[in-house]
Amino acid sequence: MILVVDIGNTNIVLGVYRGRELLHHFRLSTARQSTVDEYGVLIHNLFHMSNISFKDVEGVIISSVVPPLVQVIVEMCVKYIGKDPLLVGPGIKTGLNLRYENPREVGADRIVNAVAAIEQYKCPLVVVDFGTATTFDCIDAGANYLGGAIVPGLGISTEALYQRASKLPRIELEKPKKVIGRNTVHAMQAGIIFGYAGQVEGIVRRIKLEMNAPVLKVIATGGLAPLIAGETDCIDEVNPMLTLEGLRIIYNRNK
Ligand SMILES: Nc1ncnc2c1ncn2[C@@H]1O[C@H](COP(=O)(O)OP(=O)(O)O)[C@@H](O)[C@H]1O
Ligand SMILES: CC(C)(COP(=O)(O)O)[C@@H](O)C(=O)NCCC(=O)O
Ligand SMILES: [K+]
Repeated sequence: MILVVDIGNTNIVLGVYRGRELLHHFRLSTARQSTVDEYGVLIHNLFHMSNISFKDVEGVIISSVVPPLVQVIVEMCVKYIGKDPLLVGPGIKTGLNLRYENPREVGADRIVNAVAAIEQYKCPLVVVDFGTATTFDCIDAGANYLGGAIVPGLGISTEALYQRASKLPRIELEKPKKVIGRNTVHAMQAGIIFGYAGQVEGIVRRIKLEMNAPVLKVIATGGLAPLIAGETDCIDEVNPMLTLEGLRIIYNRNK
């Protein structure tokens, strides 16, 4: 078995693979102040509840976009699982040709998503990851990673309305029945959900023009992908496990 770990700004997602099969996956909140031992207990308990054991883990791979948590999770792996994890970053073989000005700057999660998408779908393609931030990653017909766009995530956007406008409440991220809201909550939900779908359509349209690729597969992932994919036909497929798959693939390329 291998353990794959994706440390995002909101959630840490863990996956346990046997070969190509994802046996279990777990989602923790990203708690920047939690300790090595706290994560050890949490993950140990999740394993125990799933009838799996740290002893069966032959290797661990981690991608992180939260630098202060990397060392904590690495030490947790060494102390409790007894394995030195691979870290997605400089020096690791991803097989991806990065056309970013400074390849070290690209978020590890974006690299991992691109690797998984290239393996599973036909290029050219775009990956949209609805996380804390929403990222668009463009891959051309030759499987080169071109870059993309970063926009505020759905959660951040919704939170900003609540934080900055006294009379706007905190709302559920839920699709309203109509775009013309007749109360504050429905008006906010309409703006956020339908506005976000429109934003995705607009960015994808511009990407297609700039890449000169009228036919381009668009894959969505991340916690909130299904919500937006239901509101636009510019997303061809939702693949919730894309990041975990990418980590499994990169692990195997570095064995
Ligand atoms: N399975 C899910 N169902 C509904 N919402 C989810 C799910 N997973 C994550 N979310 C929400 O999606 C948002 C982004 O989470 P996630 O995709 O894990 O972001 P990140 O990769 O930045 O940590 C968060 O608000 C989270 O609560
Ligand atoms: C854009 C991100 C914040 C997305 O992170 P997430 O929403 O998955 O937590 C992350 O990929 C990141 O910090 N990237 C570095 C900047 C870049 O990719 O150019
Ligand atoms: K992510």
